[in-house]
Amino acid sequence: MKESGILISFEGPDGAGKTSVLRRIMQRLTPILGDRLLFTREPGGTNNKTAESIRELVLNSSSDDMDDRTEVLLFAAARRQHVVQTILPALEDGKIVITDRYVDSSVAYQGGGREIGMDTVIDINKFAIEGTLPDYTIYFNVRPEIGIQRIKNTRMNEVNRLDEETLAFHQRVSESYLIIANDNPERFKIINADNDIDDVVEETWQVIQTILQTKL
Ligand SMILES: Nc1ncnc2c1ncn2[C@@H]1O[C@H](COP(=O)(O)OP(=O)(O)O)[C@@H](O)[C@H]1O
Ligand SMILES: Cc1cn([C@H]2C[C@H](O)[C@@H](COP(=O)(O)OP(=O)(O)O)O2)c(=O)[nH]c1=O
Repeated sequence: MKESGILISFEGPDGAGKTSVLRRIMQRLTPILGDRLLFTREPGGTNNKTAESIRELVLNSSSDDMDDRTEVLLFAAARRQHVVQTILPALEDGKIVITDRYVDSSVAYQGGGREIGMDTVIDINKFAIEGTLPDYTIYFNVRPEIGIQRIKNTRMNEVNRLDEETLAFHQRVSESYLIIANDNPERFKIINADNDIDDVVEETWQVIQTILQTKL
């Protein structure tokens, strides 16, 4: 059961710029919202030892023997822990919770990217989240080849197991996200993430302001 807060997820393919933009959005939101704001991320989560341990396991390049279905279950397990320990208590407290990735990541990456099937992954995640869906999802729409190039150019020291996948994998991820967005037009707000980072920040800020004006 979700109480009086607002849950906003940020989603997108690798290299879309989510994390960089979120950092700048948080700098603007923190002085306005103070303690009402909780920032968290997946896999893992703020103040969440168990979910962070699963993160380490599932993203580590040395987990190269991991079965695809094990991967689905681990992301869902981390999410379960994140929902009960971090997200729900904050929402019950009336907080604005912003999470860098949530359930749509599994549907796009494992359902589409790994070709397990989007519906199968949705069903598994229903067990984990028990109805806690985001109120809004801000989707960073980047062409996969641009996202991958950005990571190659600037982030080679932080590449994770999923960044290492092929362009075809990332194309399936991106196509799957667009299917989810199309199925959830009220929830999804789409940002053009091919643009220069300053423009992406401004577009995101406009969307966030509109959400907060409607909801607060
Ligand atoms: N709009 C942009 N244009 C060019 N480079 C960008 C842009 N947004 C982010 N980057 C760079 O691309 C890399 C990946 O960005 P990051 O924010 O980590 O993406 P994500 O969290 O979506 O995977 C970083 O090195 C970042 O500086
Ligand atoms: C939450 C989640 C993430 N992922 C992937 C997406 C990313 O490649 C990786 C998260 O790594 P992270 O380093 O947090 O990357 P990013 O800045 O792109 O969010 O895990 C899934 O495949 N399924 C999931 O359910």
